[in-house]
Order: sequence, then C-alpha cells, then structure tokens
Amino acid sequence: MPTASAQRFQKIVVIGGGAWGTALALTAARAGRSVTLWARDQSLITEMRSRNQNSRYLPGITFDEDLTFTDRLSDCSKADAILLVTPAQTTRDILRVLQNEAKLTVPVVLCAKGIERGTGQMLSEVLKEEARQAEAAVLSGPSFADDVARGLPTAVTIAAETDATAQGLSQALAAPAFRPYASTDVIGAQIGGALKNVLAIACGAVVGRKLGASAQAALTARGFAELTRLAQALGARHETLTGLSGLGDLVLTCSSTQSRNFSFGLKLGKGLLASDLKASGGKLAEGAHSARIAVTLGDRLNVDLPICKIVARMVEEDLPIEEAITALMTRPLKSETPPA
Ligand SMILES: NC(=O)C1=CN([C@@H]2O[C@H](COP(=O)(O)OP(=O)(O)OC[C@H]3O[C@@H](n4cnc5c(N)ncnc54)[C@H](O)[C@@H]3O)[C@@H](O)[C@H]2O)C=CC1
Ligand SMILES: O=C(CO)COP(=O)(O)O
Repeated sequence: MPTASAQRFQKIVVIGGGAWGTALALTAARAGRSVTLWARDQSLITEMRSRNQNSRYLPGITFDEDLTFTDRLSDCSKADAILLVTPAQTTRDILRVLQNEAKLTVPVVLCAKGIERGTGQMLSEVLKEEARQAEAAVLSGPSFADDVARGLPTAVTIAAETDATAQGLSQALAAPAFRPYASTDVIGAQIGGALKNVLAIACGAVVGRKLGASAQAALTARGFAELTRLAQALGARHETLTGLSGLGDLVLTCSSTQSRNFSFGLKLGKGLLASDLKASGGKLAEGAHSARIAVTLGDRLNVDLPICKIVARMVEEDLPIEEAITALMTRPLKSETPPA
C-alpha cells in the first residue's frame, strides 16, 4: 500500500534518455511510479518503445518495465516531480525551455553532477534563477547507471529544500534494490558529486601511470580533504560529506574503471592528451568540465584545491602526467589538520 507522501509523487517525468536518465526511469517504475521518459533523440525513443532497449547508453540491458516515452517537453506539465538527468552544463538551457513549456511549480530533482562553468553556481542555484517556484531537490550517491538498471543494490541521498519533499521523494522512489536516504542539505549533496568527478580523473591518472595502490589511497584521502574544505565553505553539513553523496561516491568513482571520469584519467596517466581525448568525442566525463570552475570557486572562497588545480591543468592545458606528479609531490609540506 503506497504511503500518502509517496502518492504525492505518483507521476514522474525523467528528462534525459542517456544512461542515468534511463536507469532512473526504470528504478522509478519498479518503485510503482507512473513514469514518462523524455529524450531529444527520436531514434532512441523508437528503439526504447519498440525493443525495450537503450543500446547506445545501456548496452546489453532489456527492460520489461512499463514506461511512456516522449520527445515533447510540454508533457512535463503533468508531472508531480521532474528528474533532470542531462549533463550539468545543459541544465540552464533545458530549465529555460521547460519553464516556457510547462511552468515549473513541482520539485525538480537535479541528478547531474557538476558545477555550471559560466557562473560557478550549483545546479540548485541555476534552478532558482530559472524557475523560482520549483523546489530544488538533488539525487546523488554511489550509483552506476548500469548497476541500477540491472537492479543491483544501490543507496543514494535525496536532498530537498524541505524535509517533507525529501521524505516524500525518498518513499516514492524507493524500490527493492534502490534505497534513498532523505536529507535537507541540498548544497552538500551536490558538491560531493561535482568534486568526486574531478578527483576521480586524478585517481585514474595515478593508476594509468602505475604509481601503485598507496598513491591511489593517498590521493583519495587528500581529495576528500579538498572536497570537505570547499563544501564547508559553501555551508554543507559534515554528515553529508561523510555520507553517500560525499565519501561514498568518492570511493566508488576513485576506484572503478566502470567510472567514465576514472577511465578518462586512466588514459591521461597512460600518456594520452586531454585535447585529443576531447576531440575524439567519447563518453561524458563531467569532471573535465567542472575542474577549472571548481578551482575558481575555491579561489573566490579562499579554499585551496591543489588536486583539482592539477586536474584542471591536465584537462585544459594538456599538462603531462610527469609534470602533474612533480607539481603535487613538491608542494610545501603542511599539517594534515589545519590549525583551528
Ligand atoms: N551514468 C551514471 O552512472 C551516472 C551519471 N550521473 C550524472 O548524470 C548526468 C547525465 O549522465 P549520463 O546519463 O550518464 O550521460 P549520458 O552521456 O549517458 O547521457 C546524456 C544524455 O543527455 C542528452 N543530452 C545531452 N545534451 C543535451 C541537451 N543539450 N539537451 C537535451 N539532452 C541532452 C544526451 O542525448 C543523452 O541522452 C551527468 O551529470 C552524470 O554525472 C550521475 C550518477 C550516475
Ligand atoms: O556518478 C557516478 C557514480 O556514482 C558515475 O560516475 P562516472 O560519470 O564517472 O561514470
């Protein structure tokens, strides 16, 4: 028997027919929600409708969940909640179109992991500028799309501006293998996801250069210190940072070749240049888009982000891996815990 708060979010519209949007649409349907998946690519919609597959983004997975597919954003006006699952840098443009088409008044769950490059804003801040009346929510945590689509056990954080919405969305999206934890720390839930992508590129590079498991662990731990400093300067709560959307996602992404960011870094560590990797297209690596703006944000808040700085130079200036390692290892020695 669905609870009243789950019923509040019976109709879910998912925007984005990539790996994560499709996986979230599937898990929402398994949770008993009525789900519409919007994708801009008509051929993708045709394949999902006729063959129950999204072979471009989720190869090898056939779904039997009952989903509705659309390429009309105006269909979003019927939603109780919208899951926005396109790459972070597309957020503002999509919200603008959505606001024109559907007048956003329901909660918008931001599922992308990144910082807007042009402004340094969190995606919830972008939402507030573009659709003031829509409550901001965030879904983040250690969760590969492929795992979620296959129904493997996953836990995530769902944060919203109000506890009632965070609890309601968590109950509405909870499925046997998908366990959300509610939170009201909207900023904290976003900063972990954005920064872990940058840090995963660094970890991938260390592994690609065969620097050993000790170096990988050191980088993950110092990366967490970096993430924590920036997040606390932005007002995030400590328990969010040590939770699923912070440490949980950092550990996953910094240790698995299943991660596209880690894999991007792996190639840099093997000597490939970021400019060549970017020119060849390839899979989305959000950290490559967020690294520089994370550093700028850090500078604005007087927070030092040495690992992010090196990643920004690797992805934007083709800094060679040897120079990146030297730059990190020759920094002035400092205390592990800064003086209070
Ligand atoms: N794949 C994963 O395991 C997870 C991904 N995420 C995050 O979700 C976000 C989306 O990632 P994925 O779905 O994996 O990427 P993807 O590359 O698989 O799919 C991106 C989708 O967005 C669409 N798209 C791109 N630009 C667009 C635009 N301007 N307008 C409309 N649609 C557009 C593409 O056509 C594609 O359908 C990223 O921020 C990522 O960090 C978060 C958790 C897990
Ligand atoms: O966010 C993710 C897992 O939580 C997915 O990571 P990648 O985008 O690096 O594949």
